[in-house]
Amino acid sequence: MNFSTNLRARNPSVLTFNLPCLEDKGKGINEKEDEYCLQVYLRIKAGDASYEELYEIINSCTLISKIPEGSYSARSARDGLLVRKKYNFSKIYGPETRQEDLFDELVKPKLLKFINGENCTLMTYGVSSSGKTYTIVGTSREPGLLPRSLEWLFKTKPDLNCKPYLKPLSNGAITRLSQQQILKEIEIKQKILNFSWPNVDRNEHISMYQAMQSRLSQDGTAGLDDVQDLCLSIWVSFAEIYNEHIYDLLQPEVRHGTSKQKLKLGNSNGRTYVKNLTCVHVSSGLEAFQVLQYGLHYLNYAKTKINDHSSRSHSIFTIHLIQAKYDKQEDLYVSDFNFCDLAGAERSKKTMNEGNRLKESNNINTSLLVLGRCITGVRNAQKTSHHRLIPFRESKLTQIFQRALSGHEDICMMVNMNPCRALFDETQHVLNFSAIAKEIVVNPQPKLIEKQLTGLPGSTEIPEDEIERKIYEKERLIQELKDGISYYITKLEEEKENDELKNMNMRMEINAKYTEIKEKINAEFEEKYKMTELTLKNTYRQKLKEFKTSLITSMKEKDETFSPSESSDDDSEDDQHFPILKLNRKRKASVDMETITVYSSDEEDYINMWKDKVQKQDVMIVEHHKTISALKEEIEMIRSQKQLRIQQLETEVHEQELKIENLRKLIEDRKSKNQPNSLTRSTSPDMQNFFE
Ligand SMILES: Nc1ncnc2c1ncn2[C@@H]1O[C@H](COP(=O)(O)OP(=O)(O)OP(=O)(O)O)[C@@H](O)[C@H]1O
Repeated sequence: MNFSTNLRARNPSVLTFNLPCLEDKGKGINEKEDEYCLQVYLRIKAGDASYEELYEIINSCTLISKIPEGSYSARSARDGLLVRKKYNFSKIYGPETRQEDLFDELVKPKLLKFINGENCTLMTYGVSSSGKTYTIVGTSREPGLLPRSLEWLFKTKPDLNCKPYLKPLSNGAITRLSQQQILKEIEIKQKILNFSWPNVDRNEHISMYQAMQSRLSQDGTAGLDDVQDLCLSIWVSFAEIYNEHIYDLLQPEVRHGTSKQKLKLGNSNGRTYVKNLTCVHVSSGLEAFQVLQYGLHYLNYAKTKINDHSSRSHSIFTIHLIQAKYDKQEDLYVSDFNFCDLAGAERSKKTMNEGNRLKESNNINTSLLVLGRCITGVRNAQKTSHHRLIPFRESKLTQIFQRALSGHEDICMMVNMNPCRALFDETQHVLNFSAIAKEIVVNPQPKLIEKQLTGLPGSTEIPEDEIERKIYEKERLIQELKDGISYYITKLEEEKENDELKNMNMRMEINAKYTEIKEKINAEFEEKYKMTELTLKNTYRQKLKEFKTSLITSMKEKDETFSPSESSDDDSEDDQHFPILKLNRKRKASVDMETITVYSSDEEDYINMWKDKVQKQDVMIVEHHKTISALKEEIEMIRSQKQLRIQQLETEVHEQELKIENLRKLIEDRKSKNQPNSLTRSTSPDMQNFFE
């Protein structure tokens, strides 16, 4: 049976062919030198008082952990005697270590390698809340290794091209950009640099970086005389592995209601890369830092029981450096520096995670477990030189770092340790992992890997990756447009519904207002009508009065003029003598009376109505008077009858009193005559009267 053919069928795992091993270097495993082993550093975060009871740093490279009773590690020890464990590191950095110490000792030498064309990776590993993100990103007061690296790089070679002529492709190739493409790249960068979120002050990042810049101004830069004839170009990318899916953290914000695009992995010349990952050209440390902050904004963080701001994903920030000779631009070199901040291992019991947090937790632990298995696999394969199956393809993380973890690229691991008692067992697990990682043998790369320039003007061959990228961009654009259309359709429908509702409400409001106003006007009109009616009546009455008075006056005057006598009805002597005068006067009087009648007919009716009422009331009053006097008479009569009766009764009372008096006298008499006291009816006639 052909062993290797059989195993190849097990893709996606990878065989340990061509893994560097110590035998290749002519050294036995026991005499291995540190320079050939994967560099594993330990950084201890300041802990509580129990720190020294649990751990002891013997020298700059050795740590002893004293397993406390009752811990899981003590219970799981087979012989029950295990109380101390020794761990070796490339170097141990205690709680007092400053960020700049780490940078100087650890990162600067790597940056030099990077400038010399080597791919480098710095990976932080540790329990949740042990300081991984603090080490890589840091804080505004204590910038981490990444912002320091950016600043150092740009300070070292400040005359970097401001325009991106050459672009690294994710498969490791380089392409020359057309003028149009250059403008597009600048536009992408500007979008990111000018992006703003609510509650985030972009200027804060700028001033934070500037403050760091001035603090770092004392730092020396590398004397890169041998690269003076090189044209450098720096690009950055930022990817996230969340729940075993890869996302682009530099993609502009996805439209409302659409999910983030999941990226796939590709493979080219034995290198695994993330397909279609955005790569942004940066021309200063500040720009690169702003791009980093942009990506960090989209990174998945959450509050857990042990960390208020816990990374829920693995993040990979990569600096891509392209170098071309000024005089011979076809000779190109590209190198990548990966800063990989792993999510923290955590136990659900401690974090009390549920729902999404638990799912994230399980995915984090699974990928870290695969990482551990790969490292053990590589270590074992190197020790025995046997071809073994290493499960790189079981997680996205190990797939991406397969080359580095297999010892083909420079990789250093920063193990972060939180020395508190509560996290002892998890920390023990991390330390065991680092002990294995430390044994991996690395194979230094040849410096300055020459790259083929693809997509050169005039070249008929269009690189496969470029075509794929273009297709991907078009597909994404189409998807975005489709999403946009459906978003606006939904919005329009929502708005239409809202408008209808608003219209209905407005109509109801208007109706209510209309009714209110109508009632008000009616009421006002009613009142005014009454007032006018009253005023008119009064005025009319007054005028009528005045007219009557003037009429009577004028009639009197006429009477006086035409008739010397007082009487108007009786025929005077003049009338007898002047019948014409009498006739005229009568006619005149009748005309005036007609006028009065015409003017006052309504009023007369009105007055007559009241007169009627008054007359009726007068009648009623008279009747009432009559009734009252009848009642009075009746009362008088009853009263006199009663008085009579009282008199009769008084007479009767008086008579009875006399009788009693007589009886008493009789009793007194009998007593005085000693007669028996017998007061019976039958025996005494006086008594008989008394009872009757
Ligand atoms: N060496 C240190 N000095 C001062 N503060 C530190 C140090 N290391 C970590 N911290 C602080 O501890 C807290 C947790 O650190 P950090 O978020 O970096 O942990 P982490 O390992 O990245 O956690 P997770 O895996 O949950 O994301 C932060 O407030 C950080 O500022």
